[in-house]
Amino acid sequence: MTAPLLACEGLAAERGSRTLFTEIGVSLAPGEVVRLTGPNGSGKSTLLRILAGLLPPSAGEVRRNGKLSYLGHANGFDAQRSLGAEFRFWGADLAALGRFGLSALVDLPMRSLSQGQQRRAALARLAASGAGIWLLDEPGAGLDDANLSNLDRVIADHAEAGGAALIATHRETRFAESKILDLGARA
Ligand SMILES: Nc1ncnc2c1ncn2[C@@H]1O[C@H](COP(=O)(O)OP(=O)(O)OP(=O)(O)O)[C@@H](O)[C@H]1O
Repeated sequence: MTAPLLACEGLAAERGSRTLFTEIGVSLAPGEVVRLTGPNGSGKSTLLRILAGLLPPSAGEVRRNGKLSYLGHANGFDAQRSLGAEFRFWGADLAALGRFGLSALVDLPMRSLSQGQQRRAALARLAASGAGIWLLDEPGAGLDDANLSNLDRVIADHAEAGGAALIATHRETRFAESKILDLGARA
């Protein structure tokens, strides 16, 4: 059996004095896309941050096998730098901009890009990261229908190429998900 790119077991998280979840176990094999669902406040972002290594769990452990890219609600760009300079800063190949229809904007400062264009730039940077594991928090926020379809194709291609992804989203998606992890169903 192929080793998972990411696996966790017995994960628990507390925020303030509240237990958000306990006993979470999930594993992502190459080619697997898992959708993370649950109502507002159920802990989706918290779980993604724990899996990315940005927050410690209150119990359990995470095993990562290979490079990981995390995309949260914030895109993490410097507003003053141009799109091209940001890509060079992150070591991302400018060619990835083409897939998201952004090539013509390469010399513009990030602050002059629309919200949707900035999200597309973050997704282009993700696609150029070469990471096998993608942890995505509402990646389609602010995208129009055409760009949502493009995003779903990019995710499907990532899985096809042997990557894995865990994606928190409230919307219906068109990529082939192998399972759903529902934090709401556990409450
Ligand atoms: N830094 C923090 N300190 C204390 N509590 C926090 C902190 N960050 C989040 N929380 C709380 O943890 C709970 C889970 O938040 P989280 O953002 O993980 O939920 P979510 O499922 O991603 O929600 P949404 O669907 O609204 O994005 C919420 O009740 C939130 O108020």
